[in-house]
Amino acid sequence: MDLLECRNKLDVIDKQIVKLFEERMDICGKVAETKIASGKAVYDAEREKQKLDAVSAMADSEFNQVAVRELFSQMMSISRKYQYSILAEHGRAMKLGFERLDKLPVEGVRVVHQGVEGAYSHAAAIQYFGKNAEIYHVARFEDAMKEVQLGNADYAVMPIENSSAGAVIDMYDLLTRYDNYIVAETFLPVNHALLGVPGAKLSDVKTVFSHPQALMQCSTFLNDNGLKQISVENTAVAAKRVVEEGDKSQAAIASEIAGQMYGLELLKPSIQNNQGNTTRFVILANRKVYQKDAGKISICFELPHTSGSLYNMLGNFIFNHVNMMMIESRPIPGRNWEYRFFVDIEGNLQDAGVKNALRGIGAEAQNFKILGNY
Ligand SMILES: C=C(O[C@@H]1C=C(C(=O)O)C=C[C@H]1O)C(=O)O
Repeated sequence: MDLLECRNKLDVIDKQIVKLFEERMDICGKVAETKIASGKAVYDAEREKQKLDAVSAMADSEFNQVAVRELFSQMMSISRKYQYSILAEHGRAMKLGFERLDKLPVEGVRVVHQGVEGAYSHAAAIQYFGKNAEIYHVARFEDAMKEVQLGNADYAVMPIENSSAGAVIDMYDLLTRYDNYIVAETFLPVNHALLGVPGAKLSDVKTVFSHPQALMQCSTFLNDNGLKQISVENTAVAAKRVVEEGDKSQAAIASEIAGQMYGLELLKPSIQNNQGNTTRFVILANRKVYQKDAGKISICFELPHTSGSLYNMLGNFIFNHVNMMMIESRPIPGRNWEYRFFVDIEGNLQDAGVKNALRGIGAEAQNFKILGNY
């Protein structure tokens, strides 16, 4: 057989496959209708397992057994997505429990951040809520989460991602453990300065204090100058410590504003590796609300440790034309080598495609949570 002959034969076979595929999907539509009537869930893991075992056993070669398994697992995933869309058409869309607001209330609110006055979180809070908001601080990220959950603060302003150092991992874990939701975000340009005690010169400095993220973001400068690094809670604490100890060999990495607040000398401005360095802060509230023009959704979910599970889950976005913006994975505490995934997608909780994709993930993944739409 030459190439042309082979291709002609493939065309005939493919035509049959498409016809059979469409017949199969038609029946899946009928299955969805029975499920609407009976209230049975779309996803039936046991039935799918039996089906995969049965069809792969029908193939002869080992290669084809694996291939048929893959092919059918894809087909069943497509079938489920189709079924979810039929359920949605019949008004059986998943209840998300989020309230839509015209505008987030920002007048007369209480806002909490982690760290001390002059920390970048403080600057982000002022950037979003303005100088007149009632802004206060607590020692740890978790304390800020609690303040919001208990209603002592209306909002918390927390760093979640830096353009050069990546995710602020503590935040991801806290978002799953507390019933707080992301209602907005703000981007703060971060300029790190090296700050010393009055009268010190750059050549005097041997040890530098700062938050681990800031140290990481200035690694080139620190390594080039052979400086010893010590991690502290935040950049403002570093500035305070340098002032209090009054030792010329010690410096802090913090904002120039923190330097002015604590009376430190600017030894070198803008020492970060990346000059466009920016931190993304999220605004958290203890209510499931979103603004009507919100365009980004953050979710998290856990998956079984099986091949293709993430691929299948992300298929929910592909088939609903939802654009994925970010994915991050974090180990699940106490379950070695199993991961929780954090995904940001474009869209609003009102969009039909978004609702459909979230329904699929909600039904098929474990511990699914919508972290917010903002
Ligand atoms: C079609 C069904 O719904 C889902 C899709 C399946 C399929 O496409 O074969 C199998 C099981 C379910 O997860 C069904 O329940 O039979």
